[in-house]
Amino acid sequence: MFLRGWDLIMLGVVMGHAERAVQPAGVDLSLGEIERLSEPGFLGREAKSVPGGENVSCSNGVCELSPGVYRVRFNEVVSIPQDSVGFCYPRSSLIRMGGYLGCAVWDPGYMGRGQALLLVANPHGLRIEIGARVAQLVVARVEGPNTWIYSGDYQGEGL
Ligand SMILES: O=c1ccn([C@H]2C[C@H](O)[C@@H](COP(=O)(O)OP(=O)(O)OP(=O)(O)O)O2)c(=O)[nH]1
Repeated sequence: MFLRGWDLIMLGVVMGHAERAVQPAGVDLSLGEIERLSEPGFLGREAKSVPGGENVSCSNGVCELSPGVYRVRFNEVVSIPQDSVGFCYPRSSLIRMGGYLGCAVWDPGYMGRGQALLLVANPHGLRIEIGARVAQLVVARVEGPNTWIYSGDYQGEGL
C-alpha cells in the first residue's frame, strides 16, 4: 500500500514541501543544491569513499547546466517511518527535456536531506531553477514487524 501525499505531509515524512508538491500517491522533492563531482569515488566490498564536489554557480537561482553528471541535494527533510520504505523517481517533465535523476531506495528510519544524481543527457544542456520540483518520493508500508532501521553513513545528512 502506498501512502497518499497529504498523509505523508501530515505524518511528517516530508517536511518543508514546495508549492504543488503534494501528489495523489507521494510528494515531489525539489532542487536544493547542485554540485559537479570533482574527484573519483571508491566503492569497495566494505569501504567506500564518496567524492567531493564543487558547487555550480547559478544566476538569480537559475543554473545553466551543460551535458554531464551532477549531484543534487533535495530541499525537503525526509523522515521515513520505521514501518515504511520510500522510492524516488524522476519527475516526468525532467525526463521529457532530456534530464534524468538517479534516485534509489529510502530505508525505514532514515532521516535527512537526501541526494541524487542529475544526468543532463540533452546535448543542448538544461536550464534549471533552484526550488524546481525534480523528483517524486512514494512511500509504501513494509508488512510485518520491523525492528531493523537505517543507521548508515547518511543518517541525518544535510540537516
Ligand atoms: O536516491 C537516494 C536513495 C536513498 N537516499 C538516502 C535514504 C537512504 O536510506 C540512504 C542510504 O541509501 P542506501 O541504503 O541505498 O545507501 P548505501 O550506500 O547502502 O548506504 P549505507 O552504506 O549507509 O547503508 O540514503 C538518498 O539520499 N537518495
